[in-house]
Amino acid sequence: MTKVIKGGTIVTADRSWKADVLIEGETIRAIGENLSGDEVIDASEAYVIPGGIDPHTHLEMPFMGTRAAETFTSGTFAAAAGGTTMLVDFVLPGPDGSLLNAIEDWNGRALPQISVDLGYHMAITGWSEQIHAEMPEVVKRGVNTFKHFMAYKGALMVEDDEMFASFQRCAELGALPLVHAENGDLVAALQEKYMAAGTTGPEGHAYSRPPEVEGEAANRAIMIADAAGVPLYIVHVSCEQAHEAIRRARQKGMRVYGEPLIQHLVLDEREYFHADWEHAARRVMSPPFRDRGHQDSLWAGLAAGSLQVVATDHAAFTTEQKRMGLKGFPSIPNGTGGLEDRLAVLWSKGVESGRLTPEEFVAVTSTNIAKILNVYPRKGAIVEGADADLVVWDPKLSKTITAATQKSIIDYNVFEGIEVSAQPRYTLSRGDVVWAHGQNSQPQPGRGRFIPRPAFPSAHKALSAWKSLNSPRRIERDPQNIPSGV
Ligand SMILES: NC(=O)NCCC(=O)O
Ligand SMILES: [Zn+2]
Repeated sequence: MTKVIKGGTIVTADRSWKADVLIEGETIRAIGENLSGDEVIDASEAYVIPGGIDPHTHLEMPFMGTRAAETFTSGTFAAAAGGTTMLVDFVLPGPDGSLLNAIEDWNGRALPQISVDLGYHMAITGWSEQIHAEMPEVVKRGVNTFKHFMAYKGALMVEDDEMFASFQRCAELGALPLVHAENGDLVAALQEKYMAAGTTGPEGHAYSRPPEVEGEAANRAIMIADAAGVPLYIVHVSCEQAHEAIRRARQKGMRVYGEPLIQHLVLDEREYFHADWEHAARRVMSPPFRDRGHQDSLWAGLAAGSLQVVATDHAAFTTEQKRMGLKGFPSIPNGTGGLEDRLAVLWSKGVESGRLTPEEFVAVTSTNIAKILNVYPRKGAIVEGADADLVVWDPKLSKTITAATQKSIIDYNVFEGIEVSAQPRYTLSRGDVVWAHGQNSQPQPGRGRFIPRPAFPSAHKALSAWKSLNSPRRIERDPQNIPSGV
């Protein structure tokens, strides 16, 4: 059984051209003119792009005394509706501290539910012999990324020595450390200060997490990664201070990557000062939304290449769950949604406005992260032999974003009312149509697959070679040149 996507303009990270795409089973078989197949998918007056990869989701995450309400079923269907064909979810170890048991837990819940493909990042929330011993097996199972929370003191936060130990282990294993860069000690102190002063509403969330706490942590993580000799990926970069640290590191040849979120690119801190408590609380996430100057910095970073990926950090809690923080902002579950809207909002606010080219749009929504996570060109590419994860992207299919019609099961949408000019006409995951606009598509639980990612991406290999050439050497001294008497 073959399918041919006909009449579209293919857009990849490096060029755009008119061609058809022939799919056989799950794979792209040919790219060229006048191709034919058993079934035709119409791409006339549309673009054909690689399926989006969202490398930052927290579906069903247990967090802050509750569990994120977006399920793997609803989340992956929302992803398909928005043109995302792979997501990478964060696995959190449970009370027994075992990384391997945590993977089993995630497999048991996620795999029967997913409509599109899935990868995992593993969270390192402390340091022990057991974690050290289990990390190689985690990597063997296709999880080549380890996330470190520098915030959430008393819960997920790791100390510098723990982070250094884990980064060194990542260097040995060919894995990539990720960090949530916010100084958790400062956040805790500022939360206490604002609560004591009577600032208990969601605006206190923004006050207690200023850009300085993010900039400090980003700089610290970069230096720790450099000392450990490992590349570093900084999730949800929201401000100029963190971006500046990344730019500076990259300028020095360090392998550091930065990921802004679509929310930080388009929503600003005024959301936290909204008169309606629920409106403001629904937008509480960490880091918080920033002002226009920070947004401009993030957009510039995407165009300049100092920031490489746009993600969502989809951690969606219902309004009812947000009400856990009515008495004080520190108890509002942190997280927002975006999985369904990432591509459409980025296209409308980025490409339509001239901030990004269509090719840059593809780079930051799929290709760059596929390379960073070592799953390219199976994912993030339109080449023969790649998985047929493809989106027929219709630049004339406009809509107004609203919770009333979304596939996400959350009762609101932080992008409510935003007009988008483009959407998927079709989304294909490994050759299957998982979303067809206006055709009553349904979730297909269990058809998605776990995608293992091998260790030692090429940037890691290069850095290892460089570090071993320049590593400290022991100096053999003539005993006569060593003073005696100590
Ligand atoms: N970002 C956020 O507020 N919630 C999800 C957990 C995290 O990534 O920090
Ligand atoms: Zn985070």
